Amino acid sequence: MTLADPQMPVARKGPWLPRLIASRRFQSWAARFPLTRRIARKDGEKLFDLVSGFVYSQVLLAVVELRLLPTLMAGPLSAADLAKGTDLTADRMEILCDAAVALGLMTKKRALYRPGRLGAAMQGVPGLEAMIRHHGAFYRDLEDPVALLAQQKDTELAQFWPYVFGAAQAEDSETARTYSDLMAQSQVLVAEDTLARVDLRDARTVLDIGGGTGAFLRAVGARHKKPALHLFDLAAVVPDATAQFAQAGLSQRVTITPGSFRDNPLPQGADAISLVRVLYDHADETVAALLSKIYDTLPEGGRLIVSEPMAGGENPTRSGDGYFAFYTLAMQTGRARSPHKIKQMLLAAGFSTVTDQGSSRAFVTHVIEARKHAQS
Ligand SMILES: C[S@@+](CC[C@H](N)C(=O)[O-])C[C@H]1O[C@@H](n2cnc3c(N)ncnc32)[C@H](O)[C@@H]1O
Repeated sequence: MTLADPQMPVARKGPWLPRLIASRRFQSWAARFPLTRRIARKDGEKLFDLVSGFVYSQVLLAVVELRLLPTLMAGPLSAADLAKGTDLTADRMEILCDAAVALGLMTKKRALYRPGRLGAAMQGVPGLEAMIRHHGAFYRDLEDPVALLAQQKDTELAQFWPYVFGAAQAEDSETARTYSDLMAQSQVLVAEDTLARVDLRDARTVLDIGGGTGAFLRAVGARHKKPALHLFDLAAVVPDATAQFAQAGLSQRVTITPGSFRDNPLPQGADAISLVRVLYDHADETVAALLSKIYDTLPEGGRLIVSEPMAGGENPTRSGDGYFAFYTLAMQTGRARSPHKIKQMLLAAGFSTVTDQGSSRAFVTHVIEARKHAQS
């Protein structure tokens, strides 16, 4: 059924403010009236950004694919210089670079381009370029957003993240490596923001479930001397984790257990367990089962840290609801959940104290800590 469908209920009379704003006459008046002129212009610009956002993203992709920003970090260049060694004419390169200037990725002075503030910042964000590149699959999945919402299409992202359908799908270690690399690069920021909000210095053993190649545990190890580190992830992922712990000189402190939290028992003995960007990959039933398995595994007083980008619930957010909710939709099994929803699930699993530790950058992660206390 579409909005124009005759089966839709007869139009109701909506609230007065949206009806007023939607009226052409009001819009012309608001664009001229001194007190509303600025708001009207800003809203017009915001609307245009929504309409054209997909083009901006593709400009960004072209800039990344042609490696223009790293090239410009070494010094200013003209469009003709940047075009050398690419398939683009100087003219076409100028079109791309001017768009990049308009988007804040570059600056332009006397026909020479330099990295802009955003372009320079991008160079220091681990994993950002890899993330932009892998968006090709997501972009194609979003081509028909209504079909995606109606779950009427197979998605490419589901193929990109094979483990979401179970451990058996992730047996190929080459595939596992592709997604683990992408995760590991971006996990540096997630670990930084998570450890800014929870204090693990007194933990005896931190067990990271679905810990990938171990970037979070390495960050814990680098920050705190005391805790022993334990990583649990699918068998296809752990060979890379072993190598990376060895490289970081942490082999002595880490135990790595291959396995699936769906089918295998969880390793015992940890007083702190972390789930970093794990829950949003999975359906509610899988998450509920995992949380109660973790509850049973923890000793009295033990704690669970959940860290991942979250939806806004009553107050939807651009990153949580505008991006991650659709990303997980395209993965076909998970969903972005609000802190409130996760809290409810933790309470249902038996945890007695659940604390929302908040977020430094909502698009990076949001942290919730839950404690298992003795039953009274
Ligand atoms: C989105 S990645 C997050 C990895 C890492 N925690 C991070 O933030 O970079 C999800 C991880 O969960 C692991 N995973 C998925 N299903 C699993 C299962 N059934 N048992 C154990 N690990 C699983 C994946 O192999 C992957 O490493």
